[in-house]
Amino acid sequence: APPPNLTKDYYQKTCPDFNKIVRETVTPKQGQQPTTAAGTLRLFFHDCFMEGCDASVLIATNSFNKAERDDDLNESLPGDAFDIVTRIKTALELSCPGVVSCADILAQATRDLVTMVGGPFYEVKLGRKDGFESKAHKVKGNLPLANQSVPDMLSIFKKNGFTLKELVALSGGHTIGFSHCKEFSNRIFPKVDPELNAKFAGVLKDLCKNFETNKTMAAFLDPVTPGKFDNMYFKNLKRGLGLLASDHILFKDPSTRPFVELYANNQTAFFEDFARAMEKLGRVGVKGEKDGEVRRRCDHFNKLNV
Ligand code: HEM
Ligand SMILES: [Ca+2]
Ligand SMILES: [Ca+2]
Repeated sequence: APPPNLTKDYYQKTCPDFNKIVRETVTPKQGQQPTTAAGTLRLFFHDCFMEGCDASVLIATNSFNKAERDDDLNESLPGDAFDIVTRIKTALELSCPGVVSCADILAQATRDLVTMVGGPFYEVKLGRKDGFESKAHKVKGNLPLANQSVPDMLSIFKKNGFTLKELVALSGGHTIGFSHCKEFSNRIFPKVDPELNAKFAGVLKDLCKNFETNKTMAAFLDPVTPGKFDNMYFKNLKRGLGLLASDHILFKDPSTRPFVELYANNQTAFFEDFARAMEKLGRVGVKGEKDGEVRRRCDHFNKLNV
């Protein structure tokens, strides 16, 4: 089916309080659980790169289907991110039942949360429908990994219509949130990567010393301003404070370094490019009436697919 035309006012008549309900649900949640913003941004990214922005990542596994969210690559998506979507859906179902898709909820909540923690405001166009498929075995190869080269990551971004510059801008999402030790343990054990800032490496070695038994240990992706959406992530990369190998490599690789320099020196340029790239991310693979539905519950298809 051809992609639907998304519009800013899609719910103006059918759910006039949509914007308000999302905002008023997200605000207290982020206040109580400050990790919600980062978790939700990552959830949205993983949704859009798998079958498009269609809420496929929200589907729960059942006896007949192992869903995307239970693939290894998604296992670290935090409960708070799923929870915010559920809360918004519950509030919307009271006010305008059966109208707003889970895919639109995730897109709008992500924007509100990014803006709330200091990031740029951008317009979210609406009218996505929720997809009919969510398969764990399809995740591999569609999401980037922390140990990949720039060309490998680029091939995944290219499949979704993004340029190298947009890959760098979107990686700026790592200005907030956490990573578990196993994602960067090979940079500190058995030997410290000499390109990692030595003081930072010391902190990480201590934090992660028992990571194989204590799998919950996690470090801030941006150790300087972890809760604030800003361009510190890019400044960090120049100082050996990039946590993941995939972060550090953006500074090391001559093809991406100029973009890192640009964003490190100019937050306005970063915000502008990040905002445009997020609008574009929200259009990846969107579904319309023909190939999607408005789910009653975000974690279940309306019809059991057996
Ligand atoms: C460029 C390739 C990328 C790679 C290799 C990558 C990899 C990762 C890894 C390994 C983590 C840590 C997960 C954990 O241990 O819990 C992470 C976290 C995160 N990623 Fe990415 N990522 C990439 C791009 C992106 C993009 C494009 C966005 C969004 C625009 C994004 C947003 C986030 C956020 C916000 C977190 C923190 C999540 C939290 O605190 O719960 N990442 N990423
Ligand atoms: Ca999806
Ligand atoms: Ca930051």
